[in-house]
Amino acid sequence: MRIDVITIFPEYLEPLGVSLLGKAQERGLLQVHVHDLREWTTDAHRTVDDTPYGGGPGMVMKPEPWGRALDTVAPPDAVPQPRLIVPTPSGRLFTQEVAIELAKEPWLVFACGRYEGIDRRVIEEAGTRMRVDELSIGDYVLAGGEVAVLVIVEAVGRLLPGVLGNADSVADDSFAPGPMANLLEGPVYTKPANWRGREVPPILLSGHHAQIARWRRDQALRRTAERRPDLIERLDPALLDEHDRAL
Ligand SMILES: Nc1ccc2ncsc2c1
Repeated sequence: MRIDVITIFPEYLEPLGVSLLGKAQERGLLQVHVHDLREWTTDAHRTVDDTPYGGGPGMVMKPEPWGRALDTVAPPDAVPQPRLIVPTPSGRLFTQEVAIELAKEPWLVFACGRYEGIDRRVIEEAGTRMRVDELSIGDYVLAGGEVAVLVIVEAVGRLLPGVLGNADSVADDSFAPGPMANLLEGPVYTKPANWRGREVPPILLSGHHAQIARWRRDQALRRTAERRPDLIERLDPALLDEHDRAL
């Protein structure tokens, strides 16, 4: 997968070169190219924003630099065209389902907005030649899209074949399809068996794998019911056995 990121803060994306994603790049599983939007400005001050038409607070990102940047990073004659991802609080919610969908794409371009956002005509014009998805990572205030790009690229990158050492890790994800689908992960333990007088639950030391799996599912169901009742509502009843329903 190729990923291009256009931003006025390229240094914000340096974590994409670290750890899991850094190793994936070294192994050729992922190519990440970060571009400074100011490269496509034409004035001495390298201006990327201006006051909003209609008045109001803050500044809006100018369309001209974005138009030139997208023409260079994603040339109109490129085949196939990339998917353009625009992180924004007014976007569709980014979920594991969306991550799985994006992980199937060969080429993603991310446009990081700042200030009050990007001139709407940039998204409309790009939409005439590539699929554009405006995605939100949640309902809270951020200063721009860069942090969201880090979240989205990590969630997508770890799903790429070969990136995670143990394929099971993806299968065991909280939100991966399967018996633990849409459940929060339960508590985890490692050595020592007794730490500051606190014992590991004996079932986990029993070697009874079926009972351990049952205990883990119970813990996941309980934690999900306590912390995310909205996810319980969305569970497919067909996936709940009578033991689950008795909890
Ligand atoms: N403030 C805010 C909240 C969510 C979000 N998602 C992508 S950019 C963004 C910005």
